[in-house]
Amino acid sequence: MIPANDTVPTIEVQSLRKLYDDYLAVDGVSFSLSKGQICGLVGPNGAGKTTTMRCLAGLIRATDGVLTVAGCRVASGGANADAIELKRRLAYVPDDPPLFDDLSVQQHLDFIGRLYRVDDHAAKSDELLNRFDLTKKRHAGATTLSRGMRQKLAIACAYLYDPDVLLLDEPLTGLDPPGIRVLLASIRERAMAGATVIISSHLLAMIEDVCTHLLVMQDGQVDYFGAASDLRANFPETKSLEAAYFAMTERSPIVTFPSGSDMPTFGVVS
Ligand SMILES: Nc1ncnc2c1ncn2[C@@H]1O[C@H](COP(=O)(O)OP(=O)(O)OP(=O)(O)O)[C@@H](O)[C@H]1O
Repeated sequence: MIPANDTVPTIEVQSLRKLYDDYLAVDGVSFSLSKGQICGLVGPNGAGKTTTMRCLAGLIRATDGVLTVAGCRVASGGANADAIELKRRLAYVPDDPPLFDDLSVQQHLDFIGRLYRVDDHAAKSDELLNRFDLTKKRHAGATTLSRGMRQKLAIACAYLYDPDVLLLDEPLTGLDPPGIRVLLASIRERAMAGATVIISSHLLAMIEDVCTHLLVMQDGQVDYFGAASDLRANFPETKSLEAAYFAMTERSPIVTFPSGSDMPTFGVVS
């Protein structure tokens, strides 16, 4: 374990590569995020977003690279020495969350609460059920839930143990407009309380208000990583982060590396 220290980035990724057999899905991705930052992860289908998140979560093993998440080293190649601690400090919510078919909504939260030894998990569960409009489904079985409800339950389970790092893969999929509003507000609150959040989405316009940072991927590589405000500042004529993103992709984006660092920052060839 790496000692906790607020000056150390919560997520640090250096030269991540992931091969599926001989297919290079992620090719030299580097970025870092600190406490309280919310990073929108965007890019076309097949860009490598989910693969990157799954490597960060330790669900699949990176082929190469140095990954540190919430003070835990996430191994590429050999054994993952901090695997248990990583599970305690991180939550990964996939776009189609695997739930337990035999458990009700309430039983999911009870199970997670006990597994993670959450103090007062019953009260916290009630609060989360209420917040995500699931109270009336408390005793419903997981298989009877709608897609959006499954998504909300998975997010509630993730929130229950207050992870330091939240990786949300397409969390808006299936949510109704009030559900989206609640989710985005809750993400902002989590970040204000010190969590680091990565949220992948094809709908940048929907998430841009909460994003402090943006990571744009294409063909397994980083097209842009940096503060959302920096991207906006590069395109002052644009009125939104999404518009700045489109303006960037319509011009010729390049990635620059400040001297002494392999962390990409943004540069544009006019
Ligand atoms: N298990 C796997 N085996 C082989 N190739 C895979 C595997 N998983 C993903 N890939 C490939 O890796 C590339 C990146 O996939 P990934 O799911 O990370 O993209 P993504 O950016 O999340 O896409 P989307 O926006 O469609 O969800 C794609 O070309 C995909 O076909």
